[in-house]
Amino acid sequence: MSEAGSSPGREVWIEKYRPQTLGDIKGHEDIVERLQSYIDQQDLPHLLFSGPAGVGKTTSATAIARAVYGDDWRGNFLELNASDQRGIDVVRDRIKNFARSAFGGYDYRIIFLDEADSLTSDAQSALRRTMEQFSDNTRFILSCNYSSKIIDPIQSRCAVFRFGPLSDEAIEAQVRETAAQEGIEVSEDGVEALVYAASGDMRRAINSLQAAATTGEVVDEEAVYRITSTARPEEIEAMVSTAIDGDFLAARSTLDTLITDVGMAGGDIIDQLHRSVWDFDLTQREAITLMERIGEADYRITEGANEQVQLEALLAALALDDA
Ligand SMILES: Nc1ncnc2c1ncn2[C@@H]1O[C@H](COP(=O)(O)OP(=O)(O)OP(=O)(O)O)[C@@H](O)[C@H]1O
Repeated sequence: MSEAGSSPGREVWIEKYRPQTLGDIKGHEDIVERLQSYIDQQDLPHLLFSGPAGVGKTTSATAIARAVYGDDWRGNFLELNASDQRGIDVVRDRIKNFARSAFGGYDYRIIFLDEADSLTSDAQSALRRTMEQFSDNTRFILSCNYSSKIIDPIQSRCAVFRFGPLSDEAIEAQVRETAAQEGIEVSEDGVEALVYAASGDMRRAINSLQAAATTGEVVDEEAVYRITSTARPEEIEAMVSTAIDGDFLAARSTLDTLITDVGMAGGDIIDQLHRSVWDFDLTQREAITLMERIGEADYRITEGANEQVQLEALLAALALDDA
């Protein structure tokens, strides 16, 4: 076991190492700077954070609350999930109760509403009215994956921040920092694999590091690819090149291995293919054909088509194109 093994506690590292201040957040420099200036000027508007999972939206909201309220932040910050199965009315009741309750000397309290894009337009209209009703003493921070799913009247009342996937450098920095704090040894190829498998998602990077570290051995690329069920970029490239060379059966057999042995989901293979197209050693024409096929398969899989059939069809089309 690692040094951390002496007091493992089973604490989840994404919580243990969640940045507490805006300054500790990796990447998103321009966003952090703008948020910090709201705090410095003591002028926080309603905020809308949009972006993929695990990139720091919730973390930024809690860091703001810590900056505004110091040690009192928990009492002045309410975190709710809009997709609460008990319905939007329960969410609204909790907002109302919180917004009406006593303050302890602060001008406003902060309500963080996660997954705001899971609300129907009607529910969002109701939320907008609630926001207006309490805008004197409440600031809302809404978080969503797609800002386009948020109705205009809400968007126009918020300062909108788009959190993109984190850069490889940001992920790498956090992985190295966390490993050092836990006394975990990670090889260089292990760091590279963690960054690759995370694909911009810091939560995934840190969870993978923690999972790989439980073996007690050096975290290397082997361990990372196994634990994250990620194919090595070379395996994906080999599958594509054999298809383009016209050897459909060999390409299909690699695909089988990825699905059965590596345990990958079809959607993840599409994702990896998409990320790697321009890294492969392909002519421009081949890369474009591959992009087209990926687009088609992605669409069909999203619409509910069988993943393996779609991926095999993609490889078959590549093999035929070359024939
Ligand atoms: N930019 C970042 N810098 C450092 N750590 C980060 C960053 N973003 C995320 N993390 C780590 O990942 C964990 C999850 O991040 P967070 O809860 O902020 O994600 P999110 O963007 O709100 O995702 P979701 O939409 O799934 O709620 C954090 O607890 C933290 O450990």
